Amino acid sequence: MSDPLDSKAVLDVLRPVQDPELQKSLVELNMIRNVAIDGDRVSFTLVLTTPACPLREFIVEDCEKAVRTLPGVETVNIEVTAETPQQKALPDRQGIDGVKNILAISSGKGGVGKSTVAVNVAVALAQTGAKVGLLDADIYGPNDPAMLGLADAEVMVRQGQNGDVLEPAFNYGVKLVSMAFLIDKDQPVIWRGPMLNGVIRQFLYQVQWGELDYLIVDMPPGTGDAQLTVAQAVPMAGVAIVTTPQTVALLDGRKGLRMFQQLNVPVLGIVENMSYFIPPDLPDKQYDIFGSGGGEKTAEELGVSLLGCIPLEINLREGGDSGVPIVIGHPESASAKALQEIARQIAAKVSVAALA
Ligand SMILES: Nc1ncnc2c1ncn2[C@@H]1O[C@H](COP(=O)(O)OP(=O)(O)OP(=O)(O)O)[C@@H](O)[C@H]1O
Repeated sequence: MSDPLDSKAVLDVLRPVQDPELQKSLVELNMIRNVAIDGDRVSFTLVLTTPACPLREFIVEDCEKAVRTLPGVETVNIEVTAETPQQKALPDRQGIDGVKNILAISSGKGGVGKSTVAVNVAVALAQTGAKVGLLDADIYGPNDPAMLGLADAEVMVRQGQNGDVLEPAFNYGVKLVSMAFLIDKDQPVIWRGPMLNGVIRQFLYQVQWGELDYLIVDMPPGTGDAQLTVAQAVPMAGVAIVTTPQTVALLDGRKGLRMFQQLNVPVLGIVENMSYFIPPDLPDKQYDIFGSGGGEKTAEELGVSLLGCIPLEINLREGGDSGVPIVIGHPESASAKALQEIARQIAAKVSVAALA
């Protein structure tokens, strides 16, 4: 005997259908809504982020094919609509007490300078007088502590009103939590067996963040579970996507951007890193090592802002290695100025969005 035709059966059969670009389930991405059954007729709404989605026809076809595998289905009616992130409701998301704005810095691909941007933007915001926290969500390759001069920091777990809470480390005006503080150490049970999802939720909710204007989440590269966990747990003020001018990094960045749009997180814009190289001994020269204008072109194509372009600079890498962020160590350098301007743009966009 076959299962009854109900909306659960329809969602179950649609669950393996993926967004071809994000390679994530349409059901998981909340793109399938209003499933209705009327006799042998199944109808539902497919919600896209943009009506001009280039993959629209493929997605519709895949959905129809999947639903037709259910016994008893004669007609499949799919209404395709588009919804901007602002229009979407924010169900089930729980803010963090005392934290005003939660932002993410993400990238489609590893090694494009995402942590460098996250750390320097955090410090630059703190330099303007804001209260700032940084959550290193790169659970398996955490390097924010080293970049923030906190490689040897010890963090404390305290008894809070609602269970144990972690006290963040602090440097250059920024509070930091990272898995780097907790691995290879004898920690209480709550931090053991770190399922990624659970650890990230603990980093959000079981940390004594106190009053913060900005909590910046440094995501691991890619479009994985950490992004899903954070975006589905807390209401986010926005995300900045870091890319380099190379085509592959740009393509991957584009994928990351779409994922956040789909998850209802406003995309604040793109940061292009390693945009050009100025030789220290020839400061009037500029070399576009990885090509030029990629970030600008992608931002334009996708209808998002270019938040800034950061040059390739030896001081920037050295600052990361030595734990003195360039906005502290060499505030006059071209890359520090670019990072300060990016921080300013991010703050401006967040306050404009908050007024909307
Ligand atoms: N504009 C730049 N100029 C010089 N060096 C840079 C620049 N941006 C990043 N780097 C260096 O490149 C390396 C990778 O940067 P970073 O760790 O920030 O990248 P990531 O995208 O966070 O990497 P991961 O994928 O490991 O998370 C670091 O050594 C960093 O100091």
